[in-house]
Amino acid sequence: MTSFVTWKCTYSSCYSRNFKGSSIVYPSSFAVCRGGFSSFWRKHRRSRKFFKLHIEAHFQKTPESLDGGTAILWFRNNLRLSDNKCLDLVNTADAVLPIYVFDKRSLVRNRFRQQRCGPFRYAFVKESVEQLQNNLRGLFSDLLVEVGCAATVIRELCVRYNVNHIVAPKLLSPEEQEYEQEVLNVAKDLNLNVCFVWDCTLLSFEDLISLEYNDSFEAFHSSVISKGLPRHLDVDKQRPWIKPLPSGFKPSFAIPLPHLVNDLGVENLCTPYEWPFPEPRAVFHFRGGEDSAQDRLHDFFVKKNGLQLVAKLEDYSGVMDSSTKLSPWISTGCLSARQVYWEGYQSEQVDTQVANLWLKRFLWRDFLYLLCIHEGSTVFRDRTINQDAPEFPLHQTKANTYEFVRIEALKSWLEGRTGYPYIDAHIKELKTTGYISFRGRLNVSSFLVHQLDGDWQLGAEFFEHYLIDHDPVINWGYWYYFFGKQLAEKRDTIAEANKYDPEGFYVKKWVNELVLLPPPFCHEPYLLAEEEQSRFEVILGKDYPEPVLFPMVSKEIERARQLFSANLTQH
Ligand SMILES: Cc1cc2nc3c(=O)[nH]c(=O)nc-3n(C[C@H](O)[C@H](O)[C@H](O)COP(=O)(O)OP(=O)(O)OC[C@H]3O[C@@H](n4cnc5c(N)ncnc54)[C@H](O)[C@@H]3O)c2cc1C
Repeated sequence: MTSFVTWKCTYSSCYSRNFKGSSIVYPSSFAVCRGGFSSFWRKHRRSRKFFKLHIEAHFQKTPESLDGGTAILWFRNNLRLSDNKCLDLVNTADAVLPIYVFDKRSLVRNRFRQQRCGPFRYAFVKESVEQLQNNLRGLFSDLLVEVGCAATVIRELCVRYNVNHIVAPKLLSPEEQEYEQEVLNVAKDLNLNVCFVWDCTLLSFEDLISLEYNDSFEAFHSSVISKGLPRHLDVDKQRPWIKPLPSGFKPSFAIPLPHLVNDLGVENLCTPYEWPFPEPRAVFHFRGGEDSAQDRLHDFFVKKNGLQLVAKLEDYSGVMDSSTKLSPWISTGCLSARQVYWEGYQSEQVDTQVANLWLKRFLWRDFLYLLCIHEGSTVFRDRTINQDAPEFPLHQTKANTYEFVRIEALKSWLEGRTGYPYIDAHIKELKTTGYISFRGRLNVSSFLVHQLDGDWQLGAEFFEHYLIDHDPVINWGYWYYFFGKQLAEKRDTIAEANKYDPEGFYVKKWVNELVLLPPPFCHEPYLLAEEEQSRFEVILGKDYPEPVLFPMVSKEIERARQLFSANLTQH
């Protein structure tokens, strides 16, 4: 059988393919020569027709079956057995070797000198891998877990077990594409079939790219609805099964998974919290793995009829059922988007209006994937840093006072001491637990970019390190879409804080210094007069920072004081 597909990655927004035996032949220089392809792509990138033909042709070649032989199933962000398209495909081979590779390159440092993938995410992934391994063993198979570069591991295994096919999910971030490219090179050397399967969105690849893309989520959503999508959406409900391991493979029961700190070099894992973090203030204790994912899915949608709660709670920060809290499992692929849709949208108890609103939100994922398909690696910053470059802040200079103030302001954002409790509380929650609500993410990102004049890419890198549910396409897509393209509206932090945390419970949970402050001062402590600061035991600049933004006009102080007196009379 011919090798049917090759995705090439370059640092310009492009996709190229190289079909052995295909009648459409692209000059091979497109694939190997970055400059060549980039200029070609730049010339044609405006042509939607070209783009669609190009992508569609690629996927039409995805086979339904592998026709026997031995296949490697390279698990990546699809750490589940149920409803897994890669698993369906490899089950058409005669023998299957499932593998997972911890690639240390995901731990390279970002501009904050932090590892790109942070401890929350890494520990969650490790738990998920462990559960997957146990589940595979329950099916008389196994999961070979290695540390290193996937291409090197795969090369060795292909030779040792006489492998014919490599199957893995298709990912879009530049790093992941680079890893794919390395595997493709190995496959080319050894003359193997490689298949990257699209399995990360709710809509199928064909449906997704058939939708018009023009920067507007509303237009995208309308076209989804007008086309009657998502259609033919079946979740594979049959009990998972897998073909036997290749002969000669010795199960790895006795080999423990790599240790996060000693073998993988994950930093900051135990400081200050042990994993799984016993942080009592965490809104939800996320445990990695498909079984935990299924438990939450069932608990939220079926037992709690959660979508009705979502409609009422409007994504309040720090509230467990104000949203599904499924994102870490969806991002690691412990759940497929189809399973979530099936359980949520199709749940009979839910009223259609509520379900439609929820579906609209869920479709943001697909929209951002489409954005990434169209805009390619422009969405992502080139995050490979020069290790000799000065540590962030990069351009700190006392001579330039404005720049200095700005950098101090950015630092205060990163450390959760902006003097704006609603922002500080979210940053502290994120740094302590790896999760904050969607509303929290919107507010802190808008504060960074609109109020502090910060670089959106720094924000994305910061999120990338801390988020337990980090999905490069969603995180970078969001920052790029709203701030890179300047489509986001400035958010009124104080108004949102007063609306969604009227009593200040959330901010006081994370910013303990403010525990005695009544509303509205708990959201605007800078409005306190000196003798009030002593009364409430919050001295600004000592117990809690002065605001990074500039002095309030007296009108606002007067407004807050009136609100405060009104509150006192009411109680
Ligand atoms: C700056 C920024 C960065 C973000 N980075 C990520 C990220 O790295 N990974 C991630 O999964 N989500 C990200 N989101 C989207 C969103 O904040 C989270 O998906 C959501 O808060 C997760 O909580 P939940 O599972 O309870 O979501 P729910 O509200 O219950 O939604 C269910 C699922 O729908 C999807 N979803 C919901 N809202 C969005 C959205 N706005 N965009 C895309 N998908 C959505 C998620 O998969 C989510 O799990 C980001 C949002 C912003 C503003």
